[in-house]
Amino acid sequence: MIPIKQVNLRKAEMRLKEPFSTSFGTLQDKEFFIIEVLDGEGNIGYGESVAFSAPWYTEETVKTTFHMIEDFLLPILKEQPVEHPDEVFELFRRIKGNNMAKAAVEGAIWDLYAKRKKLPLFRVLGGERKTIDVGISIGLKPTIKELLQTMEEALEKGYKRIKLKIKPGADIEMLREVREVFPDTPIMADANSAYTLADINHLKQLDELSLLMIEQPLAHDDIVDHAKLQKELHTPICLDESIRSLADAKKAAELGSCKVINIKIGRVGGLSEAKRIHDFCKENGIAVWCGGMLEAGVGRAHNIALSTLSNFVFPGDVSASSRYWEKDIIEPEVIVNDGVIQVPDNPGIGYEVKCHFPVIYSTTFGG
Ligand SMILES: O=C(O)CCC(=O)C1=CC=C[C@@H](O)[C@@H]1C(=O)O
Ligand SMILES: [Mg+2]
Repeated sequence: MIPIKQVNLRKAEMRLKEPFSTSFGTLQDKEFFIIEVLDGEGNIGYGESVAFSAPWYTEETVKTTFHMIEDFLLPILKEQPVEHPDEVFELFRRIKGNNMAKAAVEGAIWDLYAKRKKLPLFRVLGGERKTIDVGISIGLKPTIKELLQTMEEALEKGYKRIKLKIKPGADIEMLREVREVFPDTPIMADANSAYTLADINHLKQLDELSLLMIEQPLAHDDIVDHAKLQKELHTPICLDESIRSLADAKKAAELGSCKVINIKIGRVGGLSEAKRIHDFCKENGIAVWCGGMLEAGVGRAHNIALSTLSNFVFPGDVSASSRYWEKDIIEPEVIVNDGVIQVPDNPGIGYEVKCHFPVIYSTTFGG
């Protein structure tokens, strides 16, 4: 049994060094929770919630996360102790949706489990890599000049793949200009659901741009239209928002809706489901990579551990701490050298957490 004695929720607020703009808005101040799960023997497992303050990426928000964790998820865990973190996902199944809240709690339990075993989290997950290749996600910029300059800086820092945000009015022409300056750079585009099937002829122009893939061009909850689009496009489609579970991944594979899946731990309800999606994709010839939610150090550390699994074949959006924050909440911070992160070998997530944000909720477990 994993003997949980206490759970604390710390409310964090951190300002991104630069605003991050996508087809649905701009974010600079990030609110989130750090979940601490204590075993009473000096071990603390850490999780980070990734829902944003407003429901523009998925329907979850910082407030719904708190409500779910306090009123539903922790009471379930109190009722039913677990032997292994995989059981947490099954226990939470009776709560519909709310994957980001579930993932934050489950992630902390995975970390605690690994620390109690004195093993790095990536090993416990079955990861193999000692280093992971990383890419960078660049938000929409006011001018092409700023975009090109940001790309130049990213390439100088060694990032191995650049993801550019696009939206109607800032897409094909912009990408053409980018391609002229960077003809051979591995580039992909993310539309965050900004198009519909009516744009099919417009989207076909992507094929002349040699993109690695186009991420989530159509509706956030669609799998069927993406299959129609993929049949018309040579550029591989990568699904992000549409894949919230293994069941979704299976449907996408059956319909041919994508060739790549961006796995985000929060979007799919935790590490156990993320691993199942990874394993399914590996067996079915779908490549995966690890997406990001502008995480602070704890969430980033979880993403690094997940990225060590063998079918994470494209560099992920798991950039350096310093790309986002003046000061991260882990020590050492995540460092990228030549586009590579060294996976830490210490127990659990492998980084020291230095998080002094206030505890806004704490509960003890009996027994
Ligand atoms: O964490 C990162 O660096 C990736 C950021 C990123 O591209 C995204 C984060 C959150 C929502 C979206 O805008 C976007 C994505 O869709 O992947
Ligand atoms: Mg995306």
